[in-house]
Amino acid sequence: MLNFSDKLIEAIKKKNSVLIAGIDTTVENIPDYFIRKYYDDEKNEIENLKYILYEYNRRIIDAIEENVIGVKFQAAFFEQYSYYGIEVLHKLIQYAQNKKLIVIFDGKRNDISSSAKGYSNAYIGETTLFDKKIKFFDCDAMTVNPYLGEDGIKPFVEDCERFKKGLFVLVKTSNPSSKDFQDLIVDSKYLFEKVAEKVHEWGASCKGKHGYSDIGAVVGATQPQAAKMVRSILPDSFLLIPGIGVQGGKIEDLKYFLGKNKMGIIVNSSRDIIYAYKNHIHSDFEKSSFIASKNLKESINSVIN
Ligand SMILES: O=C(O)c1cc(=O)[nH]c(=O)n1[C@@H]1O[C@H](COP(=O)(O)O)[C@@H](O)[C@H]1O
Repeated sequence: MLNFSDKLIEAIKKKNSVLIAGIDTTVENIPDYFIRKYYDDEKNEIENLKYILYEYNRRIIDAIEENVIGVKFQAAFFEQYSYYGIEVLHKLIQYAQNKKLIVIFDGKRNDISSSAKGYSNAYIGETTLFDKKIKFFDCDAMTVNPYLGEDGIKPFVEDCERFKKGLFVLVKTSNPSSKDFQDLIVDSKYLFEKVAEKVHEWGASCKGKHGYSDIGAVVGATQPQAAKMVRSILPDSFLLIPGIGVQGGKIEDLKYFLGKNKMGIIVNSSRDIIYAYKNHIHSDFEKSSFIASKNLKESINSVIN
């Protein structure tokens, strides 16, 4: 079985893309005509929610699959619909896996080690149930928050080693308030540099055949200066880069995020892809998302290749 980093590299080569689509859909942003067409008065609200949320995202995945290497599911957008949303998330994860897309669960999870182990079991590892071991979500990778320190991260790293999965540790996030804690100076370094040093340490034992580690970092596209510093600490870890487009990150700056052999980045875009219909690219939402993802893929390639 391939290491996560090798799986990423092979997908990038095959599709000539580093783009990940963020599936961050809320029902109120689904086009009216789609809701009108599929809303069934014979069913209750919850049955309509489950059908419409699944069907919209499924069609987006179909429309964009040739332009992206994978999808990132942001847990919040599903959790807001309680366990009905989680059921849809589970079905969509399986749908994307069947299409051989790389699936990233973005829940930014963490806790003390015993609780962190539960999160890891659920999303990248396996859960013991009576005398069986079950891989419930079985995603390729997940995002984690490093705030609790090493013992809260180790359960995830161990599952990455065991099941050839990947991790993206928040190092320098895309939001304006990332400076509040991440830019604090500790021992004459930024705190985010200290976290990057830890990511380097945690990732040393899980490297693939291309020399990249399976333990990566999240660095926002809005943070090109930080990216240069992170790269000097983490030359061979994948960076998951959110924040292009709506949040102000510039595609031209992605060159500062590249690692060893001009590789090692995956770039997420959510709203610009899933709600591309709002930009009137095409009257059809699927075609709009296809065109938006194709254009994004090509613009990113023109900067990094
Ligand atoms: O871990 C993330 O994915 C993440 C980290 C970060 O620093 N900034 C950030 O925007 N994200 C996520 O990336 C996505 C960005 O969405 P768009 O701004 O719509 O492309 C959302 O799912 C965010 O939760």
